[in-house]
Amino acid sequence: MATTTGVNSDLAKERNNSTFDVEELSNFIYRGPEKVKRRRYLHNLATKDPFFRKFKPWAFQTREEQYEICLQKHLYINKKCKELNLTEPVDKFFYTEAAAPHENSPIGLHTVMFIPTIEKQGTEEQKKRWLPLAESLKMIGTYAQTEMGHGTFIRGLETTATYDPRTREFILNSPTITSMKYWPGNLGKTTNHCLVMAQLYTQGKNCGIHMFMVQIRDLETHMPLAGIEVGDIGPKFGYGTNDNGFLRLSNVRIPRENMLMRYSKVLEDGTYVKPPNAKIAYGSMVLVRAAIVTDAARALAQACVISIRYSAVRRQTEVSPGGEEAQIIDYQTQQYRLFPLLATSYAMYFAGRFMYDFYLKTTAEIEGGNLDSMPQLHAISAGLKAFSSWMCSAGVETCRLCCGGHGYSHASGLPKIYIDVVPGCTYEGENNVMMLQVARFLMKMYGKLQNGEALPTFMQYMSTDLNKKSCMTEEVALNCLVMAYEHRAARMIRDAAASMEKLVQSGKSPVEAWNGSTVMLTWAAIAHCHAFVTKLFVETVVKSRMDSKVQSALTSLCKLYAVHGIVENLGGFIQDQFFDSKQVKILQKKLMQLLAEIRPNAVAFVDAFDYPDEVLQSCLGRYDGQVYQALYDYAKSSPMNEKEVLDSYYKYIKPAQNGKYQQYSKL
Ligand SMILES: CCCCCCCCCCCCCCCCCCCCCC(=O)SCCNC(=O)CCNC(=O)[C@H](O)C(C)(C)COP(=O)(O)OP(=O)(O)OC[C@H]1O[C@@H](n2cnc3c(N)ncnc32)[C@H](O)[C@@H]1OP(=O)(O)O
Ligand SMILES: Cc1cc2nc3c(=O)[nH]c(=O)nc-3n(C[C@H](O)[C@H](O)[C@H](O)COP(=O)(O)OP(=O)(O)OC[C@H]3O[C@@H](n4cnc5c(N)ncnc54)[C@H](O)[C@@H]3O)c2cc1C
Repeated sequence: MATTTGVNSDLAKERNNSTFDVEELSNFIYRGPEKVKRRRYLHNLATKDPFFRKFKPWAFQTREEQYEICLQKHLYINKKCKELNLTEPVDKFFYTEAAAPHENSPIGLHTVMFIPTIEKQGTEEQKKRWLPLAESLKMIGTYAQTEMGHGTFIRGLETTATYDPRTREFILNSPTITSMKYWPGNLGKTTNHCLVMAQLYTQGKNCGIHMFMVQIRDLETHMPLAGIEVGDIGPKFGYGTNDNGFLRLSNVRIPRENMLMRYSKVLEDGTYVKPPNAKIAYGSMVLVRAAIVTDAARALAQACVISIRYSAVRRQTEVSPGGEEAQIIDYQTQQYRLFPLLATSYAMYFAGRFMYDFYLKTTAEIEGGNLDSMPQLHAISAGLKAFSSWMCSAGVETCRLCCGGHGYSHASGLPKIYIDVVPGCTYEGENNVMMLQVARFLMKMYGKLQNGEALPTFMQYMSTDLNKKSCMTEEVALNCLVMAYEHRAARMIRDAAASMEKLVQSGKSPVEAWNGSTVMLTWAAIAHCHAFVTKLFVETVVKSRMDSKVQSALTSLCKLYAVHGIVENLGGFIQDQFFDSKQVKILQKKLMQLLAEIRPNAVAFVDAFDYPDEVLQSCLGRYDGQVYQALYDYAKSSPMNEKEVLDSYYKYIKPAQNGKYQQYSKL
């Protein structure tokens, strides 16, 4: 019988039975005790601030309220960050995730893309002119790239910016319906400026897509300016807090100085000066792709906290007649669905950590004028963005299903997490398209390999001998697991290249050969990302310094990640008899052993993520496990229960019971 106060006894037992100190693992995840302390401090600042608690819960808000409440919260966050002098992106991120969890900011694009684009693509003069205005919110902007007709193929954008040397202005136009900007976040009602991606025309020539600063609303009245038609695109699958917008431009004139000119330039007479690399203008997308990896990991981690704690508390079905009902976490099928996701959330966290460091290092090089690593940064960020958002979105949905009926309620907190994470598969580059960008890079690397040229370190596995068989023994060593992933990826890369070559030999053009091989290319790219993430996880647990008990537990989790990935994708690993049937049996058996090994530590693993209840906002994922009382309280708080008898009873049910349906015929 569950108690209704204190910590639920099952959950308390779980915490007593774990083999390691949770605090030690938190220290490892967040890079040291000082950082854990800082993160807790920032979470506390937000969760203890009465301002954030004065609003009704998100799930009970209308769309208009979601927008308005979220706007208030984020303007307050902005003010507090300044007051508290929180300048580091990571600090702001922790404060914000606790202040408005999974409620996407109506000024988010201003922070995540508008300001960084000015910083990275603007000249010194432009930065001086715009950044103080943007920092003080006099200028609120967004990143307006996607159009109704084109999101993926950005070279096909139709918005035009034509230079007029007589007035030294650009004239911006949306010449067709499909050319209107459509989807940019915060564009509909919030922003007064935007960075518009448009085809540049000067001296009669098209010079490709470039960024232009366009004021769209009056700074005093907030009314749209002449030549501007702008609005909200309406309700979506989620993102109700965001006014994703549309924008039509008709002969809007802006000064020459409003083109972002750090790299490309248009001189006063209209002469065009090329950038050192045409793709340098894609930099803001790379930044957000890099950030999405941690964002996706965080979503899955929170979903695991909720579903694993709940699985420890929830009891269902007597295992033997008349016996005690089992904790659902003890069902092997439940473990098989949840524990690999727990392992995935750790894998993605470490991938996100790597991505953050790699992004900072590479962009510093780019800023210093060395563009050599741009292709690698593009391939790694596109691949990890796609791989993490796919895995984590699907994982959150599985976590929800693992909570049974209660998972379907907003009380679980899981739907909110899902609708926040899943657009990450689409925005900032649709995932299949991103994987094909990775494949393009892999094919280039394959060409280099064929020519005997040197490969970047993370691609060196491609030179592996594909005739070699797996070294896997009963021990299931980590290095044999990594080798398996690298073998599969190397073979799939070779197979995709061979498919293209065959098509070319049969008379197809290189483009047709590419199009005829994109499924195989995507397989190769996914296998590459899977190998990359697995190796990173293995290296993290093997090479990092940490408490020995934590290391031992984390090694099991890492092994589970790798073994599960193989068992679930067996075809790709046995197609060339890399594993024989005996080895497959070893892996399947190991998988079951690992589930049992991780079982006593499952709750400790999720506790280590250290998310306060206020961040999880879940009746099922509460630290104290008092889920039933919380569900009851949640139900009682539903606005539907404010009146015992709703007006609709008198208006519709009662007349229907009396056989009076006239009101329907009046419609
Ligand atoms: C650091 C971490 C910090 C963490 C700390 C905490 C921070 C807190 C943060 C908080 C969390 C935030 C998360 C949630 C918020 C999100 C809000 C929602 C935002 C949503 C906003 C949007 O949604 S905004 C629109 C995005 N819209 C796209 O994303 C279009 C996709 N479409 C393309 O991106 C191009 O269309 C596509 C396909 C490349 C083809 O481009 P294309 O046609 O021009 O090029 P081709 O394919 O012909 O390729 C020709 C050669 O260019 C090379 N190349 C291409 N791109 C390159 C590149 N970027 N860099 C280098 N090289 C590149 C390629 O590799 C080829 O190289 P090569 O020739 O050598 O093979
Ligand atoms: C919540 C949200 C917020 C957004 N915020 C912004 C924003 O702030 N600013 C902004 O500019 N944009 C924004 N976007 C737009 C977003 O960036 C685009 O929707 C995204 O880049 C995908 O482009 P698309 O919609 O044109 O998809 P499409 O390209 O039309 O995709 C449809 C299908 O076609 C396939 N496909 C397309 N091209 C290829 C190809 N070459 N090869 C193989 N398959 C292909 C895709 O894989 C997909 O399955 C946002 C979108 C969402 C959902």
